[in-house]
Amino acid sequence: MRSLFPLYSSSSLFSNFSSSPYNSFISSLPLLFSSSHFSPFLSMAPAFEQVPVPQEGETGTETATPHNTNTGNNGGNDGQVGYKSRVTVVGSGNWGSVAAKLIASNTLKLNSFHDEVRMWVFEETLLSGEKLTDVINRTNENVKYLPGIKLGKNVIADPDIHNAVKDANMLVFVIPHQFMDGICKSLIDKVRGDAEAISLIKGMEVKMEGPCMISTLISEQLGINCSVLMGANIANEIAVEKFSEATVGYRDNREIAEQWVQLFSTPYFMVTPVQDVEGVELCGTLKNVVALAAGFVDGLDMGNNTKGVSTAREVYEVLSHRGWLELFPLFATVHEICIGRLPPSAIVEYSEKKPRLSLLEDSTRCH
Ligand SMILES: NC(=O)C1=CN([C@@H]2O[C@H](COP(=O)(O)OP(=O)(O)OC[C@H]3O[C@@H](n4cnc5c(N)ncnc54)[C@H](O)[C@@H]3O)[C@@H](O)[C@H]2O)C=CC1
Ligand SMILES: O=C(CO)COP(=O)(O)O
Repeated sequence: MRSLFPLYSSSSLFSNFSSSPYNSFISSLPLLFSSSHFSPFLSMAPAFEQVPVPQEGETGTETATPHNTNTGNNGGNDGQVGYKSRVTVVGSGNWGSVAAKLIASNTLKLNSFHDEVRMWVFEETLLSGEKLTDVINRTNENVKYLPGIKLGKNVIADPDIHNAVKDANMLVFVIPHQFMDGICKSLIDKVRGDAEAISLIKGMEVKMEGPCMISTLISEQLGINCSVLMGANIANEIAVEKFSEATVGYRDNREIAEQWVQLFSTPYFMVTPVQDVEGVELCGTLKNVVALAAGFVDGLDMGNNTKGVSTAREVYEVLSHRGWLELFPLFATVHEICIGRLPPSAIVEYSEKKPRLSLLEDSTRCH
């Protein structure tokens, strides 16, 4: 599992994870199979390319082209010379605030974006009696969810979700997944027809009819394209500019992927695009299932060897039950070697197994 989720994050559940021989073996695999030592998600993903990170003082392209071809509210800017994209972050928790900080540092450098980054805040009254939104706009700090970190003066907190999204053509969704169904319903016909979305949300909407990926929920309810950004990321560490990496999963528009990469990339946050929304989103989501199993093992004080075995077995059984093993050939091969089902030489044949993404088609439709 370490090969898929090496920087394990939620509550530091994978601390000291590489101490067993099993995990030492596993942890060496990304170096063999990934195209970048810092791209764990890519060890099981299709082709990718690096996009240049915006540098201090650098400007982007002069004009940004509107994205979706949907008709609808488009803010009236389509096709105009000098058109600039507007970004709104829907969510202002721990990760939402860090996402706004990253993006705000880049919109100042990229000519194709308005400087201002609007951040929708689920309004709360603080113990001081002040509204959270007012405090964020006065101090430039989210004192509740990201205290001590300046977001950038160009981050504007807005408690009115409809006002926050109405002019944006780039929407970043980053709220706990359980609120997304309601948020999407409230945004129907309120977002621009040409808006592009990206989801940073880990998890799935599980309905009686079956699971629905969050990117699918957004796309289907709002009628807009949705990419994803996932990684083994701890918001607080990225906030203090410790190095981390993430993957943008995009569907078919490479230009959109490049814009998302430019918006999020900093020298301490390396972002790589991969043309696979579901694969990237599943990696991010399943990682947290593994986190729970690892946390249980920690709580029971069973040790790192048990953690490596139990978490890998959990994931293997879930994938096997769903008939998805062929979609995760690296993980499946390594696990089967580790449990003695395959000889170590099987790893050589791994690269010949291609993920069959068509298997996922049924699971990416919301019912
Ligand atoms: N915190 C992290 O390090 C990372 C978080 N994520 C993902 O990002 C997403 C957001 O997580 P965080 O920013 O950490 O959340 P958080 O737990 O810090 O914040 C929760 C947010 O939800 C808002 N909220 C509360 N009730 C609400 C309601 N009824 N409707 C709408 N919003 C409501 C709160 O005001 C707050 O802004 C999650 O899907 C998480 O898995 C992904 C990577 C890293
Ligand atoms: O995935 C995460 C860190 O990588 C955090 O997810 P949660 O905030 O849902 O625990």
